Amino acid sequence: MTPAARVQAAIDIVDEVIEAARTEGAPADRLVAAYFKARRYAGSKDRRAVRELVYSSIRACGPVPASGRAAMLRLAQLDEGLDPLFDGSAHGPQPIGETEEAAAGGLAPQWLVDALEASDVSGQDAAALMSRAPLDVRVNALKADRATIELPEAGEILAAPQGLRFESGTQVEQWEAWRDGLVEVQDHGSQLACMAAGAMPGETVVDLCAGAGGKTLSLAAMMDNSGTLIACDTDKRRLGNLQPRAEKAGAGMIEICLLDPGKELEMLADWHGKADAVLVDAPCSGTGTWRRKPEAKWRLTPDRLARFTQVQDRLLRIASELVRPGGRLVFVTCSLLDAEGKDRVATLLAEDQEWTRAGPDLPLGCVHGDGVRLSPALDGTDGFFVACLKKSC
Ligand SMILES: C[S@@+](CC[C@H](N)C(=O)[O-])C[C@H]1O[C@@H](n2cnc3c(N)ncnc32)[C@H](O)[C@@H]1O
Repeated sequence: MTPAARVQAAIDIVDEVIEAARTEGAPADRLVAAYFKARRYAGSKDRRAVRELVYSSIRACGPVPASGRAAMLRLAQLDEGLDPLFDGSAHGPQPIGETEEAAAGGLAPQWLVDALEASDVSGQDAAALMSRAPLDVRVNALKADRATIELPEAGEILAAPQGLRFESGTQVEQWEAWRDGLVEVQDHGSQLACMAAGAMPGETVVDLCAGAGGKTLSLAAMMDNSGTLIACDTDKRRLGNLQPRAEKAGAGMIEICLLDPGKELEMLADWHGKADAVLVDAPCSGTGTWRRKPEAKWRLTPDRLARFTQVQDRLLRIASELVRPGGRLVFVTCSLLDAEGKDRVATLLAEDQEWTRAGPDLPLGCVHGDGVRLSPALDGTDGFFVACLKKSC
């Protein structure tokens, strides 16, 4: 592909990203992958360059742009090298019209910038949301140890007990250690959020929103594969990825439970009042993950945000039924919006007197409301809100 053709390819993909944001379609990484699956002629350098243009143009725009071309014109305002590539050459973008307008810059749509600011995220803290995330891994303590594992590259030692950091783009999936389940890719913030659960061998722990099991595998390692660990989710496809991952990680203790939405408590009747800890890694807007998924800022609307907060309240109520007297409820969202963090916990504490705040005591993060906030700017992690509550005996 010529450099100009790469720009046009990125424009076409950003058009799809914009449409997917409107219709709750596929995320940008899947759209990029699908684009190249249909164009086998593109080499690895083309793919890398186009991907870079797609993500840089998304990061460069605040509100949803009118088109992929408007987004690329915004990027061209910041990157002088792009302008001459609008040259009308074969497969390249048409020359820039005299009155043609670039999309607006900024962090995100204004309502979201305001909501972040009201949640104490502005200036450098907000700008860091559009930076690039490094690649963090967790050494799987069921099979290896950070102190002795041999990897193709030496990583930076992180505060989480088995965490290592590598440069963004490190091809971890090509390492033998990854193929053999000795390391898992997991953001440092996510590793720290698991620490908050304080899961110990022999305990009964419910991971209520396990998804594909990123945190479940962490919990199994903390529990040294002993005790009871129930991984639940309502999404069959995500949960379907957990079994092979657990096998690879040597985490034989995990019991998988596909829940029917609306019937969660009924289906978990055996565990009412029995769990030592319940982790609620709740569905959320993902504002804390914009470093990896910058297009998420275009997918969120006030309505969608309100729906997330309702689900979060519901999941907290389900979890509170499962925890035994004296047990722990850990609430996690990868969001920096108070509506999806401290406000949810404040609501539970106000409505239900049997809960009190109990930490979490993490090596990073700042106290925020009745929990801890991890932030890209201060902690170099994805943005998280993590709260740990204790049920009265
Ligand atoms: C933030 S993701 C979980 C990520 C996962 N814990 C990890 O570490 O990879 C939230 C999950 O909640 C699930 N979910 C949504 N509604 C649910 C419900 N009512 N009960 C259980 N899980 C639910 C979603 O399907 C999604 O997989």
